[in-house]
Amino acid sequence: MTKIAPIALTIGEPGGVGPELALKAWLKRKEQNLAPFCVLSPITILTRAAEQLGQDIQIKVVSDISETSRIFDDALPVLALDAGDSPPVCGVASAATADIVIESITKAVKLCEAGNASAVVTNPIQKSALYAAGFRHPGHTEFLAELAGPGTVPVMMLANAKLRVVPLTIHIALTEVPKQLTPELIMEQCQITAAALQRDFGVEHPRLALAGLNPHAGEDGTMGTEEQTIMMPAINALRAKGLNVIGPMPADTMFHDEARENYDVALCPYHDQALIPVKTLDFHGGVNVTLGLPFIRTSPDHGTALNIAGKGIARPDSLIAALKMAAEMATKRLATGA
Ligand SMILES: NC(=O)C1=CN([C@@H]2O[C@H](COP(=O)(O)OP(=O)(O)OC[C@H]3O[C@@H](n4cnc5c(N)ncnc54)[C@H](O)[C@@H]3O)[C@@H](O)[C@H]2O)C=CC1
Ligand SMILES: NCC(=O)COP(=O)(O)O
Repeated sequence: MTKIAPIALTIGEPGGVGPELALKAWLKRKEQNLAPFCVLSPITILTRAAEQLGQDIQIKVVSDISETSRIFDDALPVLALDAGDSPPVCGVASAATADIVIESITKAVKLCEAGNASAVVTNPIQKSALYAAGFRHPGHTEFLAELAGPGTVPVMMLANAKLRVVPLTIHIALTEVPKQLTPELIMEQCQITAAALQRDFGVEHPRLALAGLNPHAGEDGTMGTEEQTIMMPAINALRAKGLNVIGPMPADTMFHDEARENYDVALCPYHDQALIPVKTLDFHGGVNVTLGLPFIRTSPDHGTALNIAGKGIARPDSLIAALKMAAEMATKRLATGA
């Protein structure tokens, strides 16, 4: 069987749990049967994290990501960055390391675009630290879409074994949500999601469930009218295109065990409506995957966890799930030519 190219793993916020998770995932490479990955980072960040973990971990700088597969069994491959070393303080996010964080992401994307990496897997970034350094994207999702080029519409999907969710709006204030929720936005996000479920997740006939914005999905317009004026027109237009969409559904009753059997993905008007159920059902098994990009990108569902960084107690499960999902997507695309 043809093997996929190595996965490019970004370092994320150096003061957060990313470096520790990269090491812990590599330590579990055999037990978890992980596809080879290479970390894009100054090596010192990883050697210091290994010292903190008290583990004798072989870390090897590679000059080209193609060396990854050859050494992965014996050492954690690291591709150095142009950004110089700027020692992070564990548990403290700093604008001083923003150049490392950003170069790690941009380099990973370039490797994918050149066909030298099969996927980008990102460690969590501390958004506020990057904003302080002048980064003007709300998060990875929007930044990756810009790197991918004009016309790219990214869709954030979080998935674990129990639930898939898409927040239709992402990192915006709640007051902005009704203003940004339009039939066009809903239709675009639903269509990209349905196509991705077919292409990458083996869901031949995706069933989409749209959560209402208001309590009780508006209770026939008595508790808000967006369901009638914005959501129903989008649903009708999507159905006319042949998509299987149900809703708008009262959001409080669509996530219990029996309700989740009725759909393959829930699309929700705002961030917390989507992310609370998925993180509550399985925090450590969750993966954040960006749909609609010309390359594969996954990430753990959690953040930088500054409160536990450097303590050796961060769980690598979600990063491992992200690495596995990326490898599965890449393998499927390679096999099917999709
Ligand atoms: N993909 C990304 O880059 C993401 C970045 N973030 C960023 O992370 C920062 C912190 O966000 P928070 O809301 O505090 O969420 P968080 O996920 O970093 O932490 C929430 C709680 O979960 C715990 N936790 C997180 N990951 C863990 C792990 N691997 N093992 C054990 N416990 C873990 C933390 O210790 C904390 O108690 C923010 O700047 C946020 O924007 C948040 C989500 C995703
Ligand atoms: N709450 C999800 C999150 O913050 C992930 O954002 P992104 O950095 O993957 O865009």
